[in-house]
Amino acid sequence: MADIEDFGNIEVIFQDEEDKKAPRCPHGPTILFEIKCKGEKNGRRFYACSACRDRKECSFFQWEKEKVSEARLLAREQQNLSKLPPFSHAQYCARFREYASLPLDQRRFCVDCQILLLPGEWSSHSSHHILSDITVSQLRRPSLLLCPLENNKSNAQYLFADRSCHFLLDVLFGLGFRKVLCLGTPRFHELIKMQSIDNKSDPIKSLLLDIDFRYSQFYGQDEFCHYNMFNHHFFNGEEAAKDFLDFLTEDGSKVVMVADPPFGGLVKLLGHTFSKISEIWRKLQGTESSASEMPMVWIFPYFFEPRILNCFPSFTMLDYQVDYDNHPLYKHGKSGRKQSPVRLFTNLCPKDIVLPKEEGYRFCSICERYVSGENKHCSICNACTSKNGKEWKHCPECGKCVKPSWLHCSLCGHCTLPNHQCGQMGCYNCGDQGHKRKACPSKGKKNLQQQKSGKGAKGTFSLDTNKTTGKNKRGKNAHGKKKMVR
Ligand SMILES: C[S@@+](CC[C@H](N)C(=O)[O-])C[C@H]1O[C@@H](n2cnc3c(N)ncnc32)[C@H](O)[C@@H]1O
Ligand SMILES: [Zn+2]
Ligand SMILES: [Zn+2]
Ligand SMILES: [Zn+2]
Ligand SMILES: [Zn+2]
Ligand SMILES: [Zn+2]
Ligand SMILES: [Zn+2]
Repeated sequence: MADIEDFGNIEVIFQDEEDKKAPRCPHGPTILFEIKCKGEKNGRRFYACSACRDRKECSFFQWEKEKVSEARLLAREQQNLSKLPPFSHAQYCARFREYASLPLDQRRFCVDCQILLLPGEWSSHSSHHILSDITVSQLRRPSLLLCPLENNKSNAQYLFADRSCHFLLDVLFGLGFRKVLCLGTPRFHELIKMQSIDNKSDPIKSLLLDIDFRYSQFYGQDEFCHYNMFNHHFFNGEEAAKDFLDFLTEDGSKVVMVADPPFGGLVKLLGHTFSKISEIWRKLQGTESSASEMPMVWIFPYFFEPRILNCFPSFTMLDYQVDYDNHPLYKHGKSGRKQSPVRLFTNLCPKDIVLPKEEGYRFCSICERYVSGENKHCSICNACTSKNGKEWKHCPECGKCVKPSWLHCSLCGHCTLPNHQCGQMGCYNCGDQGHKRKACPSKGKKNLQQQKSGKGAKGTFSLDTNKTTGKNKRGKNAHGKKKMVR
């Protein structure tokens, strides 16, 4: 049975075995989407890229039943090949060995091309910006050498601040994990590897899975796989998939998965991948193990809580605020830390994850978890209810705790911002005040017309369909926050 997620206008269709037969874009098998049109029982289905939310980055589009000519298939194949990294991972490893054996004054890095240069290549980069005398410690910290791909909407490479990176490592080490599967966490992977050099007697192993192939230059095939987390695709095929399985099985030590995906990515696709990994892990445990889910930490903004819990009911959202170095909104500033909306979602036992007292977190013995200092326990809800770290207040009419700045509006029938246009919020989709988006008669129609006119899938509509980040007419997301993309 197909599993369908409703994103408003567009839904994702999972078909499992059939998914393997989906046409491929440069980012691996594409995803089947369905667009619904009013009055039609069945929507129209099409394939589009799993990884790129911006059609400019990957313009793949094909109707489900569309006949594709041999010539177009060939052109597509060539296009996919042309997007492959310039070297294979094995070649990158051989280059690295040669590079590391060079004397310091011959170790150069091309900033423009983001590549470690061998002496024979210097002349072709002579007009480029070059860094020289690359030290061993620089080679151990590729996340500092490479420039983060933060402007690229699909990569959204925001790197952990040291504070958050060390906190995470200390917690997981303390809980006895000696293997970490790092999904989209290059800086965390790097920290684990560095600490293992310092702590040879009790090291932690780490395998990084990330779409940023530049990391192949620095890590062996047992340390890094070029990977797409939206469709669980290994770019290096069977060989890399085997390295991943070997990592999960080797030496029998406790493994945890830590994922920090770009948060414009579709939650349902990520949940599907993480479940798949967990299932692979479970099967590898053998029959003796009663554990049913792999230990996981999914790092994502708090306002995705309902959808993450929908994918993983066993997860808890922790109050810990994750900071990033290169994100202007979420890092420690001169004037103190701006509150980061990014949290840890995990199936680890919340009471075991001790949040730092010096940052104001405290233990709530009723909820049996650490919470932020201002998150007060509400005796009516019987929980520490704040999501954003500020003190929330209980509204008897709504029967739940709400943000302190909200007021109960009897006309709207719930708590909301005091300066909202009462009763005039109308429909997200068309602005009409007579109905809400769910009942919108033009839901889906606009997009389909755009596609028919040839603008649709290639340019106009976006698969940036996480409702909470989707911009509405007021330039705000569904939570009244300014849209945040990372
Ligand atoms: C928000 S950053 C997280 C980095 C992490 N905070 C760290 O410091 O290690 C997102 C990461 O996911 C990677 N990424 C983006 N899209 C991906 C995809 N489709 N598959 C796998 N990794 C992806 C990016 O290259 C980036 O490293
Ligand atoms: Zn693609
Ligand atoms: Zn260059
Ligand atoms: Zn509590
Ligand atoms: Zn309450
Ligand atoms: Zn209320
Ligand atoms: Zn109102």
